[in-house]
Amino acid sequence: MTTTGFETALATRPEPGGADPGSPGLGAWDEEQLEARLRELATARYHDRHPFNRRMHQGELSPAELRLWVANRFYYQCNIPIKDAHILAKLHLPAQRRSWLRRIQDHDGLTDQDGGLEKWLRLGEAVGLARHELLTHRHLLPGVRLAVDGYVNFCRNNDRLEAVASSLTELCAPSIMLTRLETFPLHYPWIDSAGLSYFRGRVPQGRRDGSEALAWVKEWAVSRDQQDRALAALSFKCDVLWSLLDSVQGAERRETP
Ligand SMILES: O=C(O)c1cc(C(=O)O)c2c(n1)C(=O)C(=O)c1cc(C(=O)O)[nH]c1-2
Repeated sequence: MTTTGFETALATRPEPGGADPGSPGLGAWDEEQLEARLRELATARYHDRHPFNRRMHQGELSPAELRLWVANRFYYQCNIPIKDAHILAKLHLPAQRRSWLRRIQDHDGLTDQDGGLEKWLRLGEAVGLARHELLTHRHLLPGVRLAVDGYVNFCRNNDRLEAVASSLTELCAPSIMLTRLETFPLHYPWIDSAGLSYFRGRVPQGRRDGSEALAWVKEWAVSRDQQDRALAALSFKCDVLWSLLDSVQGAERRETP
């Protein structure tokens, strides 16, 4: 990428409350150590270990349980582009904004027919949920709403480092998508495989997004305080994903769509 004077000036502008770039201070890790800690945290706390996801991947969910998950995850899907718009507004460089804008387009599409939200609606239809059931959020559980709104507000209220670091669960997302692509046809053959296209699309998108966010976090988190804040943001996001599944798991015994 050719760097313009404009970009250089903006890139070197310190973040409010942040350390000057290039002055790590005492106790700071180098980039390799920071990456290792971020990956270790993401792997240890990721929601692929949640009992609901384990049961999903082992083929133990009933159609009603799968429908409840799909309906509730739609609220997460709808809010991802909104939290990404908050992050977009915190980025100083045109190249960074161009890049982050792609994430919004991945979910919203360039037309009504080609985005992730549309693909999730098709997943809904494949498991037996009408579009209007998802679009009206009629099956949304209160705990899922709180977890997802918490994620959006976290990205709205914190700086670009914490907001971008909270997306780093995506380092683990491609692998969970591959697990679903492998296990759904085996355990849930009643789901039309065309309905799984959301998962297919997220494998390359998640790899690209995860490595981009990781590179930025390593560049921005220079001091130990910044590095600790990046880790805390990632930990918070692991809690968001975990709480979402806690709610779905807790509710399924009481009520299903
Ligand atoms: O199904 C999943 O397990 C899963 C996990 C995650 C994640 O790890 O954050 C995301 C997604 N899916 C996903 O589809 C998605 O678009 C997405 C965006 C983000 C993010 O934080 O910006 N995470 C995720």
